[in-house]
Amino acid sequence: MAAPTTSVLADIVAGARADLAERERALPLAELKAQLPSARETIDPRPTFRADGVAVIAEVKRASPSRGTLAHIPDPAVLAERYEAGGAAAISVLTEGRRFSGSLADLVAVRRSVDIPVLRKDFIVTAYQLVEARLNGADLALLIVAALDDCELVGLIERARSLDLVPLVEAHTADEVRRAVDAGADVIGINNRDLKTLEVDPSTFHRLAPLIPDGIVRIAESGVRGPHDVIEFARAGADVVLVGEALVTGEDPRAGVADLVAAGAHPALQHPRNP
Ligand SMILES: O=C(O)c1ccccc1NCC(=O)[C@H](O)[C@H](O)COP(=O)(O)O
Repeated sequence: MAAPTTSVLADIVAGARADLAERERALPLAELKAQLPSARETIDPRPTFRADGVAVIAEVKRASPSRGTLAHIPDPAVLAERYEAGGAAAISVLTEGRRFSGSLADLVAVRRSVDIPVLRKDFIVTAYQLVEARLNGADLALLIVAALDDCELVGLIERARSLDLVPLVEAHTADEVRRAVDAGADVIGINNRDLKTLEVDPSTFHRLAPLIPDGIVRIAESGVRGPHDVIEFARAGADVVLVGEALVTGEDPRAGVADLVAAGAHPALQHPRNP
């Protein structure tokens, strides 16, 4: 049984499950799996995430429950190319349709346009969605601890890896960080946004990052508005920042990413793990 969820997250997960049921009716899991390629074709983002400096994951985000419509993105491939030109380490693509106006078609378009890893950012609660992620070009898949019980979390981490996907396991509380670590995650995102209330509090990352053992990639998600935030998250131990709204609403996505990458690469920023 799934862990109890409330409010916004519960609504989004319920919507995702309804859409999923429709897709599964049209194409059952066994038939979807039959389309999987035999050879490994994904790109492992972890070496880049662990390299010096703070890596930037730039997000294709059209809309959100907290902000409504954010940006008109006629061609996500063009946006992703600009992010890559600015130095992004990976692209996050929101594929949820009801609240974020995303789609698997966006994922496919982005995959075709860039050579860097691509994250399927969605509300993944079944293996079916992981197979879809793999088939549509993702290298990473988001797993939100608050939407899963321990058994589901461990099972989906294992299933993701068996599909050559890197699971990005997202937490928002100390208990969720502990559950992510116990489940064997090696890439953990701390979302500064509470998915039950939608409030963003950057101190969340500062508070929870020390609970993530060394060797696990630490990603600060949500609430990065500019270079200053990258520096603050780097000082708190971030290897990576994941940025959506500030980039899609900014004037120039390439320059926006480049400014964040430059802030994260500043020589004065010594990583607390490698002083
Ligand atoms: O963005 C939302 O309003 C939201 C609401 C409910 C669940 C998830 C939500 N966003 C997904 C994300 O985590 C962000 O898109 C991502 O971290 C980037 O955040 P930001 O840079 O603040 O746009």
